Amino acid sequence: ILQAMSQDYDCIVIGAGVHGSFTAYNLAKKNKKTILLEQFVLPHSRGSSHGQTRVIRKAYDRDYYTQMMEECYQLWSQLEKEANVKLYRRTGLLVMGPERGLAYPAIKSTLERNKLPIVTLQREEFSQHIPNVNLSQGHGALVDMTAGVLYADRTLRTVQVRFQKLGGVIQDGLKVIDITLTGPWANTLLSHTGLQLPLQVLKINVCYWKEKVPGFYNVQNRFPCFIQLESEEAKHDIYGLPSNEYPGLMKICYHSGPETDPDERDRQTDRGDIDILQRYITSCFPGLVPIPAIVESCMYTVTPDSHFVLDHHPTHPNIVIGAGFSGHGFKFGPIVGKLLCELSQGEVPSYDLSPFRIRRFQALSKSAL
Ligand SMILES: Cc1cc2nc3c(=O)[nH]c(=O)nc-3n(C[C@H](O)[C@H](O)[C@H](O)COP(=O)(O)OP(=O)(O)OC[C@H]3O[C@@H](n4cnc5c(N)ncnc54)[C@H](O)[C@@H]3O)c2cc1C
Ligand SMILES: O=C(O)[C@@H]1CCCCN1
Repeated sequence: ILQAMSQDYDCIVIGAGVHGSFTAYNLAKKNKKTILLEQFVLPHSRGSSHGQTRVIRKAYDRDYYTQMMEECYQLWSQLEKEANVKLYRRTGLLVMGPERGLAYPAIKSTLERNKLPIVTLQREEFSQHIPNVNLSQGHGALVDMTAGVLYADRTLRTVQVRFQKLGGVIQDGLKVIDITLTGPWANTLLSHTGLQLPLQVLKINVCYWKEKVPGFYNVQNRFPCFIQLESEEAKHDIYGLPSNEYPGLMKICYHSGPETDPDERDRQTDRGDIDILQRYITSCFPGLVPIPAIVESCMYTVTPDSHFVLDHHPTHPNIVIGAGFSGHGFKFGPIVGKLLCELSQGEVPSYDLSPFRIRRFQALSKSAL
C-alpha cells in the first residue's frame, strides 16, 4: 500500500499523535501532498497525546528547550487565531525543589539568563501566595509566569482539521507494519529499517484527586500548575494541573512509571507511582483527599537522557524520525512539526538539533549507526 501511496504523495507521516499531526500540517502548509497514517481509529486514547490537558512552560534546565519555547508560544497563538479556538490558558507554573539540588538552581538560572518573567517566593510569603500547599523543608519556590495549560484533545482535533483543510489526507485504522516512526511503537517499527533506538515505554497512571473544599486548587481561583522537582522522598518529578477539566478534581501525576509493552498497556497494573503520590499529597497538599478519584492511562516513550530524537534515519535519509519525547513533548508540538518538516525537505533546521541526534546513542544502539 505504501508503495502505491508514495507515488501519490510527496510525504507520508506515520502516527497521528501530536507530533505527526503537526508535522503533516506543516508539510501541507508548504504545499506538499501529504498523507497522515494512524493505526487506530481517531480520536483514540491508546498513545501519548490524548487527554484534556498538558503543561506548557519555559521553565527548563537547558537553554535550548527554553529558547525553542519562545517561538513555540507564538506558533501556538498563531494556530489559535487561525482556527479561532482556545488551546492555551495561562495559569503560571509553580516550581518547587531542593535549593541545594541540581534541578531547581539549574531551572532558576536558565529562566534568569533568558530574562523570562519569574517570581521567586520566599518561604515566609509562600503560603500567602499559594495557600493550601506546604513547601518542603529546604525547597525553593518560583513561578514561571507565562506557563499554563494546553487543551490536548482539542489541539489534536484542531491540527488535524487544519491539515485536512489544506488538502491533507488522514487515513486512520491503518497500521504500518514495515517501516516506522513515532510514539511508543517507534522501536518495533524502526527495527524493520535496521534501527534500534534505546527507547523505553512507561505506563503513566494519570491521577485526579478530589478537593476537600471545592475551589481550593481551581483554575478560576488562579491556582497554578506545579512541578515538584525530584527529591529524597520521590526520585522523579511530581507535577500537577489546577482543577479544571473535571470539576473539583486536580490532576497530579508522577513523572515515571512501570515499563510496559505499548500493546499490553492495560495489563500493566503496577501502582507504585500512586503510593508515592499519596505520600506526597498527604504531606504537601492537605486540601486534597489522598486517594485518587479517577485514574486514566497514558504512555511515555523515554530516551536514556530524556531528550527527544529529531533526526534523519542514519541509513535512509528520506525517513525522518521524531520519537522519544520522554513525557514532556506536547508543548513542543508546533515547533517539532516545523523542524521535522524542515528535515524532510532537506532544509537547514531552524534550531541546532545536536542534542536530539541519534548519534548520541552510538554506544547504546545495536545497529545501523
Ligand atoms: C500522562 C502524561 C502527561 C504528560 N504531560 C505533559 C505535559 O504536561 N506537557 C508536555 O509538554 N508533554 C506532556 N506529556 C508528553 C506528551 O504528551 C508526549 O510527549 C507526546 O504526546 C508524544 O506524542 P507523539 O506524537 O510522539 O506520540 P503518540 O501520541 O503516541 O503518537 C504516535 C501515534 O502513532 C501511531 N502509530 C504508531 N505506530 C504506528 C504504525 N505502525 N502505523 C500507524 N500508526 C502508528 C500511534 O497509534 C499514535 O497515535 C505527557 C504525557 C503523558 C502520557
Ligand atoms: O512536560 C511537562 O511540563 C510535564 C510536567 C513535568 C514533567 C513532564 N511533564
